[in-house]
Amino acid sequence: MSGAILSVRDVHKVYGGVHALNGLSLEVEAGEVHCVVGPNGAGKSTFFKTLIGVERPTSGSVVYKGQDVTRLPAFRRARLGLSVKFQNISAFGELTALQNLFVPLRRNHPKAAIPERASAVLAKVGLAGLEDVEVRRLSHGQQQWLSIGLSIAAEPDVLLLDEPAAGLSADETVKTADLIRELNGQGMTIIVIEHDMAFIRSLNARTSVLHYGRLFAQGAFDEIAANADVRRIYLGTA
Ligand SMILES: Nc1ncnc2c1ncn2[C@@H]1O[C@H](COP(=O)(O)OP(=O)(O)OP(=O)(O)O)[C@@H](O)[C@H]1O
Repeated sequence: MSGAILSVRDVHKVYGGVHALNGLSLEVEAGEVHCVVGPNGAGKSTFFKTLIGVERPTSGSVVYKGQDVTRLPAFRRARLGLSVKFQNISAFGELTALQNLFVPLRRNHPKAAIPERASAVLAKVGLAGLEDVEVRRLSHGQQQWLSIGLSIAAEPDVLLLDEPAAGLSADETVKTADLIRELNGQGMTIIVIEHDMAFIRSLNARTSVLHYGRLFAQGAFDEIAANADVRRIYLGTA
């Protein structure tokens, strides 16, 4: 029908009396970087949780690679190639960068092959040569990239990034945008949920704006940035 790898269809999520998602329909195309923005309370986190399976919609469906995964728990979706990098660092601080990668690599690789594979993943996220450094000694940016490395170790088809630029320096932010473009260039579909508009601008990708739990606008970043209605909701007058 379309090139969508992941879609939500008429999803509602009600918490008590709050409609966090209110009929959200959104499609992510295979091979794209897709940014999701919106004012506070727009439903971005709820959308994210619904995609990965830590929240079930009150109604509506989530379809991944043509399969209805609405009722599938998060770990089953992960096995189908849907990976997530949360905002918080997911690595063990007392272990080295390489040791951390044993956890996600163990499932699909024999033990003897893991060190080489782990080094390759570290190189991919810009951490070559830091294999034996304890994670707590890495910079905040390096820890974030290691978290991305942990999320891509199993070579997912879709990577969801929750505020990947949070707390990063300007230089680290640029490197993170480069990393996202590089991973996408290798064929990974990447969904970015982010507050930092400068970062979204630098990604220059298709962007969806959520507002009151619905899709409010969608288009190239420049179109979104120039959209008067989008500007209005960010100023809180719509
Ligand atoms: N577990 C919950 N219980 C009750 N209400 C919730 C819960 N999670 C979210 N909400 C409400 O649902 C709405 C959407 O929240 P959500 O966190 O998805 O928005 P958001 O766009 O991620 O916001 P922010 O940018 O502030 O993180 C908000 O009104 C929020 O208060």
